[in-house]
Amino acid sequence: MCRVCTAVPVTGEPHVTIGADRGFTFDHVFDLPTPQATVYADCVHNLVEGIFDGFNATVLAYGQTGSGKTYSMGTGFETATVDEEVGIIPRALAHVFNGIDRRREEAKLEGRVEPVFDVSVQFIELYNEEIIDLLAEDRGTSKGLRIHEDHKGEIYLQGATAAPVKNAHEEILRKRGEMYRCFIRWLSDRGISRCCCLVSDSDENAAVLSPGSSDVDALLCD
Ligand SMILES: Nc1ncnc2c1ncn2[C@@H]1O[C@H](COP(=O)(O)OP(=O)(O)OP(=O)(O)O)[C@@H](O)[C@H]1O
Repeated sequence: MCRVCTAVPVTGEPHVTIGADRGFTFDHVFDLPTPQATVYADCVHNLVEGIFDGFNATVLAYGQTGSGKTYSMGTGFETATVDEEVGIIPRALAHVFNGIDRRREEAKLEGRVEPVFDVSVQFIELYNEEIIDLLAEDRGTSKGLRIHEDHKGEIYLQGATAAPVKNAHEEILRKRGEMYRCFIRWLSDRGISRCCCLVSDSDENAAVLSPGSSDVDALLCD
């Protein structure tokens, strides 16, 4: 028997109905040839800008296997060698550090106190409900990390390595990239690849940028 399984309104509204009654609204749909820069500009750029105003941000890739999560996040074994193919995580890192440089430069030109930023990254892998610290010297000992909630209701990972980074080209990110690619290969041999990158940006001179907010997190998740 033939029946309609997916329907979109002819009016062009951003809505799709799956089956008889499961409706979903969306902001954007991108076709396969859409440039990575367009995906970043439409979906991620404002989130990263927002962290400078004290907003936390999360980018979560979700979908069936082979649908392009790793490609879009830019963390796969086949990491982009050409600029057009660079994905969300490396773009976001460059964006954060360019944003820091720009704000410091603007403050200097306007005779204001230059804001100071501390940026650190964590790379966490979630596999079979186990959290693994990809930045730990000995990954074996990183097992058993626990998720906690602090008194403000914010979620944090106790004991996960947080590596301070000063720019998007730093050694730890390069090493992380190599490590990540090895790990992706190891995981894909086992039929799974899932990872998170948590960029934490805490400015010591918070009042200059955004009164009352000194710690923000960008969570980028494949
Ligand atoms: N927009 C795209 N343009 C070109 N190639 C793409 C695109 N999206 C995905 N691919 C390619 O499709 C293949 C599968 O994509 P990818 O590995 O990102 O999927 P995935 O959703 O992460 O899969 P899994 O859940 O199995 O990890 C890869 O070879 C990737 O390079």
